[in-house]
Amino acid sequence: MLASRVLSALSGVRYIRAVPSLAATMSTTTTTHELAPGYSYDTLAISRPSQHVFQVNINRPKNLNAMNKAFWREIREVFEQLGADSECRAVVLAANGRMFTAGIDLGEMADIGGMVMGDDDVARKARGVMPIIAAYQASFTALEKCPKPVVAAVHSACIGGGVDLICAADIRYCSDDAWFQVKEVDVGLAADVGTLQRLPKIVGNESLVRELAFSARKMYSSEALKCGLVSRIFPNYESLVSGAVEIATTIASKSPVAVQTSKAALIHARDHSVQEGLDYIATLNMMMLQSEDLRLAAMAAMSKEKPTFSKL
Ligand SMILES: CCC/C=C/C=C/C(=O)SCCNC(=O)CCNC(=O)[C@H](O)C(C)(C)COP(=O)(O)OP(=O)(O)OC[C@H]1O[C@@H](n2cnc3c(N)ncnc32)[C@H](O)[C@@H]1OP(=O)(O)O
Repeated sequence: MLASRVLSALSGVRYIRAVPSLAATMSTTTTTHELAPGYSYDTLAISRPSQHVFQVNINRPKNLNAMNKAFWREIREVFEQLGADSECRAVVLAANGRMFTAGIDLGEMADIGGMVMGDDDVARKARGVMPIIAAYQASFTALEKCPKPVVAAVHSACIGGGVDLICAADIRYCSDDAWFQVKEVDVGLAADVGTLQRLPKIVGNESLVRELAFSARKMYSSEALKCGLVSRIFPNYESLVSGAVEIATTIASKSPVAVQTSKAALIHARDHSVQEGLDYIATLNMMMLQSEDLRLAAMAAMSKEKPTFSKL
């Protein structure tokens, strides 16, 4: 069925689905919390599972959360919105339906093909494609640019663009049934929205990354834990999401100044030398050490009371 849809998309012929499959309409996992007011998206469901914690669920369960154009736009918008929302201190990224995501929406791949059709000069067509790729990249870099830590909670399949997406998160958890696939070579692409750039730094094993990227073989949860792609495995979806919300809630209880400065310093350190990283954090802390959070956290530690931090 998927193959006919892709073929029809690439050939421009409209594909009509004859019989709805039970599997495609089944939704085994859904958001259980009330939707967050002010966060209205077509492909994402946003809720607030605990104080200062927001949960972003990819919400195209009938299409196995395949990433369509609206998704690429909205995932960037929501992380920009959350980054600017002082009520938010940590984010859980999960998904509704039976899989985390089946990757890019193959029905819309024709649009990408369409960009390079025509008789125009190759350099001129290429110039037109560049900002489009940059926009796709910006969609996931938005997770990294969001100052609030992002905890990805992956269940079942995380394919292609899904791996790109979670590589931009700060913390990755998965359920026992999770599997990961750098599948781009199977659709004739070199992954260009973050996997090839971030995954080697996450797992610290170039040989493994090349094996995954060149072969598109599946990597199951136990191997993902062993290589460091995820830091915890949970027995099922419910325990996964509650584990992710629990760590996000702990993070949200800390000084937002300290947490957000730590995120900025860690991302900077990944991309720079140790000395450049030390210089960067010294410059940041010239300001941040003057924050009231330092005094509040120190007093709370002394008195063994829970500190309350103001909005950031
Ligand atoms: C510049 C661009 C940057 C981004 C690049 C990103 C690249 C990538 O993501 S590459 C990877 C692309 N994804 C795939 O190749 C996966 C394709 N899907 C599958 O292999 C299977 O569907 C899967 C193993 C995930 C699940 O198989 P299962 O038998 O359990 O379900 P299906 O009956 O196949 O699917 C159920 C319905 O979901 C639709 N669907 C699945 N994947 C996609 C997709 N990627 N795009 C669009 N739609 C998808 C599928 O057509 C079924 O729908 P329906 O026919 O209406 O029931």
